[in-house]
Amino acid sequence: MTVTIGVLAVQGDVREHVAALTDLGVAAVTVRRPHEVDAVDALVIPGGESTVMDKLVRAFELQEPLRKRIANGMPVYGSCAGMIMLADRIADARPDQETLGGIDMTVRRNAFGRQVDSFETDLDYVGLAGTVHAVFIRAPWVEAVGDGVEVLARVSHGAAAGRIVAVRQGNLMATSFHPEVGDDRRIHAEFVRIVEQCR
Ligand SMILES: NC(=O)CC[C@H](N)C(=O)O
Repeated sequence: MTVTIGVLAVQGDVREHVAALTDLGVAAVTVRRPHEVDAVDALVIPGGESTVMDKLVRAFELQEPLRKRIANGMPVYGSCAGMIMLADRIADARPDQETLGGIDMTVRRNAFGRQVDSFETDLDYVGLAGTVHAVFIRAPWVEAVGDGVEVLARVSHGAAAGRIVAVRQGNLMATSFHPEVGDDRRIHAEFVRIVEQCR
């Protein structure tokens, strides 16, 4: 049986992730209502704006069901704002900003600064041969991780060299960058592998 992966569809670049998953032969569906949370094997949280996404997640009564499934081991991949949603801590959160949590890490929003709001760079990524061309759009970086978190990628050069931009903890995976942009599907494939392993 193929896996069904949901894409959280309250805000952000939902369509691109559905397309990336579909390219990999996965059944991809949007998740917008509480009952839809239970209908998927795994979830992708797209990029967008984490403060808005958090508000909508709470307004649509998705926070509790999502936290429950994360606690029960559902695989989740978060990109950019989705990474922020999976962080246990935000360094510079808005006063009322909450996350779903799950990954023992502290993220800093818009960390790369104004001059380089958006940039692209090639990264080494644990488990993948060659480099990954990574697109960053007002991206967070991971400022600190707990012992259970595996670092999958860091920026390799420039002012932000050494900054953590991809992590995994158990069934949760997060990247600061946007692999749904472009046609390299290896990052989504890595997530699908996690999903298949845990079935
Ligand atoms: N591309 C993105 O997802 C940007 C994230 C956004 N800066 C935030 O704080 O949520």
